[in-house]
Amino acid sequence: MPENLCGKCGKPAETKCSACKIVYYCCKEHQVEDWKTHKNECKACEVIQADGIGKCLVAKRDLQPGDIIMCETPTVFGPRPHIVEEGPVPCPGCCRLIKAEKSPRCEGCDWPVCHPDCIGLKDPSKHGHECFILRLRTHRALDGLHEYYRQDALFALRCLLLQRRGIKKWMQFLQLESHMEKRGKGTEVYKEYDERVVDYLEDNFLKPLKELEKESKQAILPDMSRETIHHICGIIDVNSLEINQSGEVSALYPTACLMEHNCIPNTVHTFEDELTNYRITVRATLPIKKGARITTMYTHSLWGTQARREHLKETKYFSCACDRCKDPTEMGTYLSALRCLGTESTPCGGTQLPVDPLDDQTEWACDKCNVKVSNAQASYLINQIGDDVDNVQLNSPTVRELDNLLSKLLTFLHPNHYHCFSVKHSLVQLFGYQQGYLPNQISDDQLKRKTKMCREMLDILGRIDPGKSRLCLYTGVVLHELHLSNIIYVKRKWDIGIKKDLLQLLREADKSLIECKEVLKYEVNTMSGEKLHSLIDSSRKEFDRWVTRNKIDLTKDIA
Ligand SMILES: C[S@@+](CC[C@H](N)C(=O)[O-])C[C@H]1O[C@@H](n2cnc3c(N)ncnc32)[C@H](O)[C@@H]1O
Repeated sequence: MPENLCGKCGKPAETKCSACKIVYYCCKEHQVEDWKTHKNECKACEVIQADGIGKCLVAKRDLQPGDIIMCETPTVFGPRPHIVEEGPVPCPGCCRLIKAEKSPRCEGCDWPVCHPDCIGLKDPSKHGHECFILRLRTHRALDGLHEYYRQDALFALRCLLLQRRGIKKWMQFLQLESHMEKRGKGTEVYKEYDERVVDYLEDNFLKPLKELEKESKQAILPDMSRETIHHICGIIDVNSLEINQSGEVSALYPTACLMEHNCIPNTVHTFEDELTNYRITVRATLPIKKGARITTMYTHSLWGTQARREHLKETKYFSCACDRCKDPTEMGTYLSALRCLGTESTPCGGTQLPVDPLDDQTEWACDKCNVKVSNAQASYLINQIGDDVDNVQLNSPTVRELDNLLSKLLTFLHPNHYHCFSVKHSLVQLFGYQQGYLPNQISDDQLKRKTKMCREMLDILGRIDPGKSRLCLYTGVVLHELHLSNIIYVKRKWDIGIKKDLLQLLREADKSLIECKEVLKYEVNTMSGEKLHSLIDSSRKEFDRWVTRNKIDLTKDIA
Protein backbone atom coordinates (compact mmCIF):
# COMPACT_ATOMS: atom_id res chain seq x y z
CA MET A 1 0.00 0.00 0.00
CA PRO A 2 1.40 3.43 -0.87
CA GLU A 3 2.18 5.55 2.15
CA ASN A 4 -0.01 8.61 2.81
CA LEU A 5 1.91 11.87 2.73
CA CYS A 6 1.30 15.12 4.59
CA GLY A 7 -0.45 17.75 2.43
CA LYS A 8 1.84 20.41 3.93
CA CYS A 9 5.36 18.93 4.21
CA GLY A 10 5.17 15.70 2.18
CA LYS A 11 6.30 13.49 5.08
CA PRO A 12 4.45 10.27 5.98
CA ALA A 13 1.13 11.10 7.63
CA GLU A 14 -1.65 9.17 9.33
CA THR A 15 -4.46 11.60 10.08
CA LYS A 16 -6.76 12.76 7.31
CA CYS A 17 -8.91 15.87 7.04
CA SER A 18 -12.21 14.84 8.63
CA ALA A 19 -14.29 16.84 6.15
CA CYS A 20 -13.00 15.66 2.75
CA LYS A 21 -11.22 12.52 3.99
CA ILE A 22 -8.77 12.95 1.10
CA VAL A 23 -5.81 15.00 2.32
CA TYR A 24 -3.52 13.66 5.06
CA TYR A 25 -1.52 15.58 7.65
CA CYS A 26 1.39 14.54 9.83
CA CYS A 27 0.32 16.85 12.68
CA LYS A 28 -2.38 19.28 13.77
CA GLU A 29 -0.09 22.29 13.20
CA HIS A 30 0.41 21.44 9.51
CA GLN A 31 -3.32 20.98 9.05
CA VAL A 32 -4.00 24.42 10.57
CA GLU A 33 -1.25 26.03 8.44
CA ASP A 34 -2.59 24.42 5.28
CA TRP A 35 -6.23 25.36 5.89
CA LYS A 36 -6.07 28.64 3.90
CA THR A 37 -5.16 26.68 0.75
CA HIS A 38 -7.02 23.48 1.51
CA LYS A 39 -10.38 25.02 2.42
CA ASN A 40 -11.30 25.73 -1.20
CA GLU A 41 -10.66 22.21 -2.42
CA CYS A 42 -12.01 20.67 0.79
CA LYS A 43 -15.54 21.88 0.22
CA ALA A 44 -17.80 19.20 -1.16
CA CYS A 45 -20.13 21.55 -3.02
CA GLU A 46 -20.54 25.00 -4.51
CA VAL A 47 -23.46 27.22 -5.42
CA ILE A 48 -24.29 27.75 -9.08
CA GLN A 49 -27.12 29.48 -10.92
CA ALA A 50 -29.10 27.15 -13.21
CA ASP A 51 -31.74 28.01 -15.81
CA GLY A 52 -35.27 27.42 -14.55
CA ILE A 53 -34.09 26.48 -11.06
CA GLY A 54 -32.18 29.46 -9.68
CA LYS A 55 -29.44 28.85 -7.16
CA CYS A 56 -28.54 25.21 -6.60
CA LEU A 57 -25.61 23.10 -5.46
CA VAL A 58 -23.14 21.00 -7.45
CA ALA A 59 -20.47 18.60 -6.21
CA LYS A 60 -16.96 20.03 -6.26
CA ARG A 61 -15.43 16.57 -6.31
CA ASP A 62 -16.59 12.97 -6.68
CA LEU A 63 -18.61 12.01 -3.62
CA GLN A 64 -19.30 8.57 -2.21
CA PRO A 65 -22.31 7.43 -0.15
CA GLY A 66 -21.76 8.54 3.44
CA ASP A 67 -19.53 11.52 2.56
CA ILE A 68 -20.48 14.67 4.46
CA ILE A 69 -21.44 17.44 2.05
CA MET A 70 -22.16 20.16 4.57
CA CYS A 71 -22.76 20.74 8.21
CA GLU A 72 -24.23 24.06 9.35
CA THR A 73 -26.47 25.77 11.89
CA PRO A 74 -29.66 27.54 10.83
CA THR A 75 -29.80 31.25 10.13
CA VAL A 76 -33.05 31.22 12.05
CA PHE A 77 -35.38 28.64 13.57
CA GLY A 78 -38.60 28.73 15.53
CA PRO A 79 -42.04 27.23 16.18
CA ARG A 80 -43.38 25.64 13.00
CA PRO A 81 -45.77 28.14 11.45
CA HIS A 82 -48.93 26.16 10.97
CA ILE A 83 -52.37 27.32 12.01
CA VAL A 84 -53.37 25.94 15.39
CA GLU A 85 -57.06 26.33 16.21
CA GLU A 86 -57.24 23.93 19.12
CA GLY A 87 -55.04 21.46 20.96
CA PRO A 88 -51.38 21.79 21.87
CA VAL A 89 -49.16 24.65 20.69
CA PRO A 90 -45.37 24.95 20.69
CA CYS A 91 -43.64 26.73 23.57
CA PRO A 92 -41.85 29.77 22.08
CA GLY A 93 -38.77 28.92 24.14
CA CYS A 94 -38.17 25.29 23.17
CA CYS A 95 -40.98 24.46 20.65
CA ARG A 96 -42.17 21.54 22.80
CA LEU A 97 -45.91 21.10 22.58
CA ILE A 98 -47.91 22.50 25.51
CA LYS A 99 -51.57 23.12 26.35
CA ALA A 100 -51.93 26.89 26.14
CA GLU A 101 -54.85 27.09 28.59
CA LYS A 102 -53.04 25.22 31.35
CA SER A 103 -49.55 26.62 30.87
CA PRO A 104 -47.56 29.15 32.82
CA ARG A 105 -46.77 32.40 31.01
CA CYS A 106 -43.51 34.03 29.97
CA GLU A 107 -42.81 36.64 32.61
CA GLY A 108 -41.71 39.09 29.93
CA CYS A 109 -44.48 38.95 27.33
CA ASP A 110 -47.13 36.68 28.87
CA TRP A 111 -47.08 34.07 26.04
CA PRO A 112 -47.96 30.53 27.16
CA VAL A 113 -44.72 28.61 27.79
CA CYS A 114 -43.72 25.14 29.01
CA HIS A 115 -42.11 26.48 32.19
CA PRO A 116 -41.20 29.99 33.38
CA ASP A 117 -37.56 28.83 33.51
CA CYS A 118 -37.51 27.31 30.01
CA ILE A 119 -33.96 27.92 28.85
CA GLY A 120 -35.04 29.20 25.43
CA LEU A 121 -37.03 32.10 26.87
CA LYS A 122 -33.91 34.17 27.49
CA ASP A 123 -31.79 32.74 24.66
CA PRO A 124 -31.24 35.45 21.99
CA SER A 125 -31.44 32.86 19.17
CA LYS A 126 -34.83 31.73 20.49
CA HIS A 127 -37.56 33.60 22.34
CA GLY A 128 -35.09 36.01 23.97
CA HIS A 129 -34.97 38.13 20.85
CA GLU A 130 -38.69 38.52 20.17
CA CYS A 131 -39.93 38.82 23.75
CA PHE A 132 -39.34 42.59 23.87
CA ILE A 133 -41.70 43.08 20.92
CA LEU A 134 -44.34 40.63 22.11
CA ARG A 135 -44.57 42.45 25.43
CA LEU A 136 -45.65 45.65 23.67
CA ARG A 137 -49.21 44.34 23.71
CA THR A 138 -50.23 45.12 27.24
CA HIS A 139 -53.48 43.26 27.93
CA ARG A 140 -53.65 39.63 29.00
CA ALA A 141 -55.91 37.03 27.39
CA LEU A 142 -57.46 34.28 29.49
CA ASP A 143 -59.47 32.53 26.82
CA GLY A 144 -59.47 32.33 23.01
CA LEU A 145 -55.75 31.79 23.41
CA HIS A 146 -55.17 30.22 19.99
CA GLU A 147 -56.36 33.36 18.26
CA TYR A 148 -54.67 35.70 20.69
CA TYR A 149 -51.26 34.01 20.67
CA ARG A 150 -50.84 33.06 17.04
CA GLN A 151 -48.05 30.54 16.72
CA ASP A 152 -48.09 30.77 12.94
CA ALA A 153 -46.95 34.42 13.10
CA LEU A 154 -44.12 33.85 15.53
CA PHE A 155 -41.59 32.41 13.08
CA ALA A 156 -42.20 35.27 10.63
CA LEU A 157 -41.56 37.75 13.45
CA ARG A 158 -38.36 35.94 14.36
CA CYS A 159 -37.24 36.23 10.73
CA LEU A 160 -38.12 39.94 10.66
CA LEU A 161 -35.95 40.44 13.70
CA LEU A 162 -32.93 39.02 11.85
CA GLN A 163 -32.23 42.56 10.67
CA ARG A 164 -31.17 43.34 14.23
CA ARG A 165 -28.54 40.58 14.01
CA GLY A 166 -26.47 42.31 11.36
CA ILE A 167 -27.01 43.58 7.85
CA LYS A 168 -25.03 40.72 6.27
CA LYS A 169 -27.23 38.03 7.80
CA TRP A 170 -30.37 39.98 6.91
CA MET A 171 -29.32 40.53 3.27
CA GLN A 172 -28.31 36.88 2.93
CA PHE A 173 -31.70 35.87 4.27
CA LEU A 174 -33.57 38.14 1.86
CA GLN A 175 -31.74 36.48 -1.05
CA LEU A 176 -33.67 33.25 -0.44
CA GLU A 177 -36.38 32.46 -2.98
CA SER A 178 -39.87 33.64 -1.97
CA HIS A 179 -41.73 33.31 -5.31
CA MET A 180 -43.52 36.60 -4.67
CA GLU A 181 -44.21 36.74 -8.42
CA LYS A 182 -46.61 33.85 -7.91
CA ARG A 183 -48.04 34.80 -4.55
CA GLY A 184 -48.51 38.57 -4.93
CA LYS A 185 -51.55 40.76 -4.29
CA GLY A 186 -54.76 39.21 -5.61
CA THR A 187 -53.73 35.61 -4.97
CA GLU A 188 -55.42 33.43 -2.34
CA VAL A 189 -52.20 32.83 -0.51
CA TYR A 190 -51.53 36.60 -0.28
CA LYS A 191 -54.98 37.20 1.16
CA GLU A 192 -54.58 34.43 3.70
CA TYR A 193 -51.17 35.64 4.94
CA ASP A 194 -52.31 39.27 4.87
CA GLU A 195 -55.01 38.50 7.41
CA ARG A 196 -53.37 35.83 9.51
CA VAL A 197 -49.82 37.06 9.79
CA VAL A 198 -49.31 40.59 8.44
CA ASP A 199 -52.38 42.23 10.02
CA TYR A 200 -51.83 40.33 13.25
CA LEU A 201 -48.19 41.36 13.61
CA GLU A 202 -48.84 44.93 12.52
CA ASP A 203 -51.92 45.58 14.69
CA ASN A 204 -50.61 43.98 17.84
CA PHE A 205 -46.88 44.54 17.87
CA LEU A 206 -45.48 46.63 15.04
CA LYS A 207 -47.76 49.64 15.49
CA PRO A 208 -46.79 49.98 19.17
CA LEU A 209 -43.18 49.47 18.10
CA LYS A 210 -43.44 52.34 15.63
CA GLU A 211 -44.84 54.51 18.45
CA LEU A 212 -41.89 53.52 20.57
CA GLU A 213 -39.50 54.39 17.77
CA LYS A 214 -41.16 57.80 17.46
CA GLU A 215 -40.94 58.50 21.16
CA SER A 216 -37.35 57.35 21.50
CA LYS A 217 -36.32 58.80 18.10
CA GLN A 218 -34.51 55.53 17.44
CA ALA A 219 -34.95 53.05 14.58
CA ILE A 220 -35.42 49.74 16.36
CA LEU A 221 -36.50 47.73 13.32
CA PRO A 222 -35.63 49.59 10.11
CA ASP A 223 -37.83 47.49 7.80
CA MET A 224 -41.24 46.33 8.99
CA SER A 225 -43.23 46.95 5.84
CA ARG A 226 -46.12 44.70 4.87
CA GLU A 227 -44.27 43.70 1.65
CA THR A 228 -41.26 42.54 3.65
CA ILE A 229 -43.46 40.41 5.93
CA HIS A 230 -45.10 38.84 2.86
CA HIS A 231 -41.66 38.22 1.39
CA ILE A 232 -40.64 36.51 4.66
CA CYS A 233 -43.74 34.29 4.60
CA GLY A 234 -42.81 33.28 1.03
CA ILE A 235 -39.24 32.49 2.08
CA ILE A 236 -40.52 30.34 4.95
CA ASP A 237 -42.95 28.41 2.73
CA VAL A 238 -40.43 27.77 -0.03
CA ASN A 239 -37.29 27.06 2.01
CA SER A 240 -37.93 26.00 5.57
CA LEU A 241 -37.18 22.50 6.76
CA GLU A 242 -39.27 20.76 9.37
CA ILE A 243 -37.65 19.15 12.37
CA ASN A 244 -39.64 16.52 14.26
CA GLN A 245 -37.98 15.87 17.54
CA SER A 246 -39.33 16.83 20.94
CA GLY A 247 -41.14 19.85 19.51
CA GLU A 248 -42.44 21.34 16.28
CA VAL A 249 -39.59 23.30 14.75
CA SER A 250 -39.01 24.97 11.40
CA ALA A 251 -35.57 26.13 10.37
CA LEU A 252 -33.92 28.04 7.53
CA TYR A 253 -30.34 27.06 6.62
CA PRO A 254 -28.03 29.24 4.53
CA THR A 255 -26.68 26.53 2.18
CA ALA A 256 -28.84 23.45 2.76
CA CYS A 257 -31.88 25.48 1.65
CA LEU A 258 -30.33 25.75 -1.80
CA MET A 259 -30.48 22.02 -2.55
CA GLU A 260 -32.78 21.42 -5.48
CA HIS A 261 -35.54 18.85 -5.51
CA ASN A 262 -35.37 15.45 -7.21
CA CYS A 263 -37.90 12.62 -6.75
CA ILE A 264 -34.92 10.28 -6.40
CA PRO A 265 -32.64 12.38 -4.20
CA ASN A 266 -28.94 11.72 -3.70
CA THR A 267 -28.59 13.01 -0.14
CA VAL A 268 -29.94 12.46 3.33
CA HIS A 269 -30.00 15.10 6.05
CA THR A 270 -30.09 14.73 9.79
CA PHE A 271 -30.63 17.28 12.52
CA GLU A 272 -28.92 17.49 15.85
CA ASP A 273 -31.01 18.52 18.85
CA GLU A 274 -31.75 21.93 20.35
CA LEU A 275 -28.46 21.96 22.26
CA THR A 276 -26.62 22.63 18.99
CA ASN A 277 -29.50 24.78 17.70
CA TYR A 278 -30.53 22.01 15.30
CA ARG A 279 -27.31 21.78 13.29
CA ILE A 280 -27.93 19.99 10.00
CA THR A 281 -25.59 17.45 8.39
CA VAL A 282 -26.11 16.61 4.73
CA ARG A 283 -24.55 13.39 3.44
CA ALA A 284 -24.37 11.77 0.02
CA THR A 285 -26.43 8.58 -0.24
CA LEU A 286 -25.51 7.74 -3.84
CA PRO A 287 -22.25 8.27 -5.70
CA ILE A 288 -22.24 11.90 -6.97
CA LYS A 289 -19.82 12.81 -9.76
CA LYS A 290 -17.92 16.11 -9.67
CA GLY A 291 -20.16 18.77 -11.25
CA ALA A 292 -23.40 16.80 -10.67
CA ARG A 293 -26.30 18.35 -8.78
CA ILE A 294 -26.83 17.77 -5.09
CA THR A 295 -30.48 16.99 -4.52
CA THR A 296 -33.05 16.45 -1.82
CA MET A 297 -36.76 15.63 -1.76
CA TYR A 298 -39.40 18.29 -1.04
CA THR A 299 -42.44 16.04 -1.28
CA HIS A 300 -43.65 12.55 -0.45
CA SER A 301 -41.64 9.81 -2.07
CA LEU A 302 -44.47 7.29 -1.79
CA TRP A 303 -46.97 9.37 -3.72
CA GLY A 304 -47.52 8.84 -7.42
CA THR A 305 -46.18 11.25 -10.03
CA GLN A 306 -49.32 13.35 -10.41
CA ALA A 307 -49.73 13.81 -6.67
CA ARG A 308 -46.05 14.72 -6.20
CA ARG A 309 -46.01 17.15 -9.10
CA GLU A 310 -49.23 18.85 -7.96
CA HIS A 311 -47.91 19.20 -4.44
CA LEU A 312 -44.62 20.69 -5.67
CA LYS A 313 -46.46 23.12 -7.92
CA GLU A 314 -48.77 24.25 -5.13
CA THR A 315 -46.17 24.58 -2.40
CA LYS A 316 -42.87 25.23 -4.20
CA TYR A 317 -44.11 26.74 -7.47
CA PHE A 318 -42.34 24.55 -10.02
CA SER A 319 -43.08 21.55 -12.22
CA CYS A 320 -40.74 18.67 -11.55
CA ALA A 321 -39.28 16.99 -14.62
CA CYS A 322 -36.88 14.52 -12.98
CA ASP A 323 -36.22 11.02 -14.36
CA ARG A 324 -38.82 9.45 -12.11
CA CYS A 325 -41.50 11.98 -13.11
CA LYS A 326 -40.70 11.50 -16.81
CA ASP A 327 -41.03 7.71 -16.66
CA PRO A 328 -44.68 6.49 -16.92
CA THR A 329 -43.75 3.36 -14.93
CA GLU A 330 -41.78 5.32 -12.28
CA MET A 331 -38.61 3.28 -12.58
CA GLY A 332 -40.52 0.08 -13.24
CA THR A 333 -42.48 0.28 -9.97
CA TYR A 334 -45.92 0.99 -11.52
CA LEU A 335 -46.68 3.11 -8.43
CA SER A 336 -49.27 5.19 -10.33
CA ALA A 337 -50.57 2.52 -12.70
CA LEU A 338 -54.25 1.58 -13.07
CA ARG A 339 -55.77 -1.67 -14.17
CA CYS A 340 -57.36 -1.43 -17.57
CA LEU A 341 -61.05 -2.24 -17.27
CA GLY A 342 -61.28 -2.93 -21.03
CA THR A 343 -64.31 -2.18 -23.15
CA GLU A 344 -66.25 -5.36 -22.53
CA SER A 345 -67.38 -6.72 -19.19
CA THR A 346 -64.08 -8.58 -18.73
CA PRO A 347 -60.91 -6.51 -18.21
CA CYS A 348 -58.15 -7.06 -20.77
CA GLY A 349 -55.48 -7.67 -18.11
CA GLY A 350 -53.48 -4.66 -19.28
CA THR A 351 -52.20 -1.66 -17.36
CA GLN A 352 -53.18 1.96 -17.87
CA LEU A 353 -50.26 4.40 -17.77
CA PRO A 354 -50.03 8.15 -18.39
CA VAL A 355 -48.92 8.78 -21.98
CA ASP A 356 -46.87 11.86 -21.03
CA PRO A 357 -46.52 12.15 -17.26
CA LEU A 358 -45.08 15.68 -17.61
CA ASP A 359 -48.32 16.89 -19.21
CA ASP A 360 -50.85 17.72 -16.46
CA GLN A 361 -53.70 16.84 -18.85
CA THR A 362 -52.14 13.68 -20.28
CA GLU A 363 -54.25 10.86 -21.60
CA TRP A 364 -53.83 7.39 -20.07
CA ALA A 365 -53.39 4.43 -22.40
CA CYS A 366 -53.54 0.67 -21.91
CA ASP A 367 -50.38 -1.29 -22.68
CA LYS A 368 -52.47 -4.22 -24.02
CA CYS A 369 -55.66 -2.99 -25.70
CA ASN A 370 -56.50 0.36 -27.26
CA VAL A 371 -58.64 1.73 -24.44
CA LYS A 372 -57.74 5.26 -23.37
CA VAL A 373 -58.84 7.14 -20.27
CA SER A 374 -58.87 10.91 -19.84
CA ASN A 375 -56.74 12.43 -17.10
CA ALA A 376 -59.87 13.77 -15.41
CA GLN A 377 -61.29 10.23 -15.17
CA ALA A 378 -58.03 8.79 -13.87
CA SER A 379 -57.61 11.57 -11.28
CA TYR A 380 -61.20 11.24 -10.12
CA LEU A 381 -60.74 7.51 -9.55
CA ILE A 382 -57.44 7.92 -7.73
CA ASN A 383 -58.82 10.67 -5.48
CA GLN A 384 -61.95 8.69 -4.63
CA ILE A 385 -59.88 5.66 -3.78
CA GLY A 386 -57.50 7.85 -1.77
CA ASP A 387 -60.45 9.05 0.35
CA ASP A 388 -61.59 5.45 0.91
CA VAL A 389 -58.08 4.42 1.97
CA ASP A 390 -57.80 7.38 4.37
CA ASN A 391 -61.17 6.58 5.91
CA VAL A 392 -60.19 3.00 6.61
CA GLN A 393 -56.61 3.75 7.69
CA LEU A 394 -57.65 6.45 10.17
CA ASN A 395 -59.90 4.08 12.09
CA SER A 396 -57.37 1.49 13.30
CA PRO A 397 -58.47 -1.17 10.80
CA THR A 398 -58.37 -4.91 11.37
CA VAL A 399 -56.69 -7.39 9.03
CA ARG A 400 -60.09 -8.26 7.59
CA GLU A 401 -60.98 -4.62 6.91
CA LEU A 402 -57.65 -3.98 5.21
CA ASP A 403 -57.98 -7.16 3.19
CA ASN A 404 -61.46 -6.17 2.01
CA LEU A 405 -60.16 -2.75 1.06
CA LEU A 406 -57.22 -4.25 -0.82
CA SER A 407 -59.50 -6.58 -2.82
CA LYS A 408 -61.57 -3.56 -3.82
CA LEU A 409 -58.49 -1.55 -4.81
CA LEU A 410 -57.12 -4.40 -6.92
CA THR A 411 -60.15 -4.15 -9.22
CA PHE A 412 -59.03 -0.70 -10.31
CA LEU A 413 -55.36 -0.34 -9.46
CA HIS A 414 -52.10 -2.06 -10.35
CA PRO A 415 -51.03 -4.19 -7.33
CA ASN A 416 -48.04 -1.85 -6.86
CA HIS A 417 -50.14 1.33 -6.94
CA TYR A 418 -49.21 3.62 -4.04
CA HIS A 419 -52.65 3.25 -2.47
CA CYS A 420 -52.20 -0.56 -2.50
CA PHE A 421 -48.69 -0.08 -1.12
CA SER A 422 -50.03 1.89 1.81
CA VAL A 423 -52.62 -0.80 2.64
CA LYS A 424 -50.03 -3.57 2.33
CA HIS A 425 -47.63 -1.64 4.56
CA SER A 426 -50.31 -1.59 7.27
CA LEU A 427 -51.27 -5.23 6.67
CA VAL A 428 -47.76 -6.58 7.19
CA GLN A 429 -47.68 -4.76 10.51
CA LEU A 430 -50.87 -6.51 11.68
CA PHE A 431 -50.00 -10.06 10.60
CA GLY A 432 -48.31 -11.50 13.65
CA TYR A 433 -49.65 -8.89 16.07
CA GLN A 434 -53.44 -8.75 15.90
CA GLN A 435 -55.60 -11.18 17.90
CA GLY A 436 -56.37 -14.09 15.58
CA TYR A 437 -53.07 -13.55 13.73
CA LEU A 438 -50.61 -13.82 16.63
CA PRO A 439 -47.44 -15.88 16.01
CA ASN A 440 -49.10 -19.02 17.38
CA GLN A 441 -52.35 -18.36 15.48
CA ILE A 442 -51.31 -17.15 12.04
CA SER A 443 -51.46 -19.81 9.30
CA ASP A 444 -48.51 -20.86 7.12
CA ASP A 445 -50.22 -19.36 4.10
CA GLN A 446 -50.75 -16.04 5.83
CA LEU A 447 -47.08 -16.00 6.85
CA LYS A 448 -46.02 -16.77 3.29
CA ARG A 449 -48.27 -13.96 2.08
CA LYS A 450 -46.73 -11.53 4.55
CA THR A 451 -43.22 -12.53 3.42
CA LYS A 452 -44.18 -12.09 -0.23
CA MET A 453 -45.68 -8.65 0.40
CA CYS A 454 -42.56 -7.57 2.29
CA ARG A 455 -40.26 -8.68 -0.54
CA GLU A 456 -42.39 -6.89 -3.15
CA MET A 457 -42.46 -3.71 -1.10
CA LEU A 458 -38.68 -3.81 -0.64
CA ASP A 459 -38.28 -4.07 -4.40
CA ILE A 460 -40.40 -0.91 -4.87
CA LEU A 461 -38.62 0.95 -2.09
CA GLY A 462 -35.23 0.07 -3.57
CA ARG A 463 -36.21 1.50 -6.95
CA ILE A 464 -37.64 4.82 -5.78
CA ASP A 465 -35.21 5.37 -2.93
CA PRO A 466 -31.99 3.64 -3.97
CA GLY A 467 -29.93 5.78 -1.59
CA LYS A 468 -32.24 5.07 1.37
CA SER A 469 -32.57 8.82 1.71
CA ARG A 470 -36.23 9.37 2.38
CA LEU A 471 -37.94 6.10 3.13
CA CYS A 472 -35.63 4.75 5.81
CA LEU A 473 -38.40 4.22 8.34
CA TYR A 474 -40.72 2.59 5.81
CA THR A 475 -37.91 0.35 4.63
CA GLY A 476 -36.78 -0.39 8.18
CA VAL A 477 -40.28 -1.48 9.19
CA VAL A 478 -40.67 -3.77 6.16
CA LEU A 479 -37.22 -5.34 6.68
CA HIS A 480 -38.01 -6.00 10.32
CA GLU A 481 -41.40 -7.54 9.45
CA LEU A 482 -39.71 -9.72 6.82
CA HIS A 483 -37.31 -10.92 9.51
CA LEU A 484 -40.15 -11.70 11.93
CA SER A 485 -42.23 -13.45 9.34
CA ASN A 486 -39.34 -15.69 8.33
CA ILE A 487 -38.34 -16.49 11.86
CA ILE A 488 -41.87 -17.43 12.97
CA TYR A 489 -42.15 -19.80 10.01
CA VAL A 490 -38.69 -21.30 10.57
CA LYS A 491 -39.25 -21.91 14.31
CA ARG A 492 -42.61 -23.52 13.61
CA LYS A 493 -41.13 -25.96 11.12
CA TRP A 494 -38.01 -26.57 13.20
CA ASP A 495 -40.09 -27.53 16.23
CA ILE A 496 -41.81 -30.32 14.28
CA GLY A 497 -38.54 -31.50 12.76
CA ILE A 498 -39.00 -30.16 9.22
CA LYS A 499 -35.68 -28.59 8.30
CA LYS A 500 -35.86 -28.53 4.51
CA ASP A 501 -35.42 -25.09 2.90
CA LEU A 502 -35.09 -23.38 6.28
CA LEU A 503 -31.48 -22.21 5.83
CA GLN A 504 -32.43 -19.87 3.01
CA LEU A 505 -35.10 -18.25 5.19
CA LEU A 506 -32.77 -17.98 8.16
CA ARG A 507 -30.16 -16.28 6.03
CA GLU A 508 -32.77 -13.85 4.75
CA ALA A 509 -33.92 -13.21 8.34
CA ASP A 510 -30.33 -12.47 9.36
CA LYS A 511 -29.64 -10.27 6.32
CA SER A 512 -32.81 -8.26 6.77
CA LEU A 513 -31.85 -7.41 10.35
CA ILE A 514 -28.39 -6.27 9.24
CA GLU A 515 -29.89 -4.17 6.46
CA CYS A 516 -32.47 -2.78 8.82
CA LYS A 517 -29.76 -1.43 11.15
CA GLU A 518 -27.89 0.04 8.19
CA VAL A 519 -31.00 1.72 6.76
CA LEU A 520 -31.78 3.32 10.10
CA LYS A 521 -28.28 4.52 10.87
CA TYR A 522 -29.27 8.19 10.56
CA GLU A 523 -32.67 7.77 12.25
CA VAL A 524 -31.35 8.41 15.71
CA ASN A 525 -32.93 11.67 16.84
CA THR A 526 -36.52 10.77 16.06
CA MET A 527 -38.94 8.96 18.33
CA SER A 528 -40.04 6.44 15.69
CA GLY A 529 -36.41 5.79 14.75
CA GLU A 530 -35.42 5.11 18.36
CA LYS A 531 -38.40 2.80 18.87
CA LEU A 532 -37.56 0.77 15.79
CA HIS A 533 -33.87 0.57 16.74
CA SER A 534 -34.79 -0.95 20.09
CA LEU A 535 -37.17 -3.46 18.46
CA ILE A 536 -34.44 -4.52 16.05
CA ASP A 537 -31.94 -4.87 18.88
CA SER A 538 -34.22 -7.22 20.79
CA SER A 539 -35.00 -9.19 17.60
CA ARG A 540 -31.26 -9.54 17.01
CA LYS A 541 -30.66 -10.86 20.53
CA GLU A 542 -33.50 -13.32 20.24
CA PHE A 543 -32.38 -14.49 16.79
CA ASP A 544 -28.77 -15.01 17.88
CA ARG A 545 -29.87 -16.86 21.00
CA TRP A 546 -32.11 -19.19 19.01
CA VAL A 547 -29.47 -19.87 16.36
CA THR A 548 -26.84 -20.64 19.03
CA ARG A 549 -29.20 -22.78 21.09
CA ASN A 550 -29.97 -24.89 18.03
CA LYS A 551 -26.29 -25.07 17.02
CA ILE A 552 -26.95 -23.60 13.58
CA ASP A 553 -24.10 -22.23 11.51
CA LEU A 554 -25.58 -19.91 8.87
CA THR A 555 -22.55 -20.40 6.64
CA LYS A 556 -23.07 -24.17 6.46
CA ASP A 557 -25.91 -26.47 5.49
CA ILE A 558 -28.30 -27.59 8.19
CA ALA A 559 -27.68 -31.18 9.19
C1 LIG B 1 -35.62 25.71 -1.44
S1 LIG B 1 -35.53 26.69 -2.86
C2 LIG B 1 -34.02 26.24 -3.55
C3 LIG B 1 -33.15 27.45 -3.86
C4 LIG B 1 -33.65 28.27 -5.01
N1 LIG B 1 -33.37 27.60 -6.26
C5 LIG B 1 -33.04 29.67 -5.04
O1 LIG B 1 -32.61 30.14 -6.08
O2 LIG B 1 -33.04 30.29 -3.96
C6 LIG B 1 -36.76 25.94 -3.80
C7 LIG B 1 -36.99 26.55 -5.13
O3 LIG B 1 -35.97 26.20 -6.05
C8 LIG B 1 -36.51 25.89 -7.33
N2 LIG B 1 -36.32 24.45 -7.59
C9 LIG B 1 -35.85 23.52 -6.75
N3 LIG B 1 -35.78 22.32 -7.33
C10 LIG B 1 -36.23 22.47 -8.58
C11 LIG B 1 -36.40 21.57 -9.68
N4 LIG B 1 -36.10 20.28 -9.59
N5 LIG B 1 -36.88 22.08 -10.83
C12 LIG B 1 -37.20 23.39 -10.94
N6 LIG B 1 -37.06 24.28 -9.92
C13 LIG B 1 -36.58 23.84 -8.77
C14 LIG B 1 -37.99 26.22 -7.24
O4 LIG B 1 -38.16 27.54 -7.65
C15 LIG B 1 -38.27 26.08 -5.77
O5 LIG B 1 -39.36 26.82 -5.35
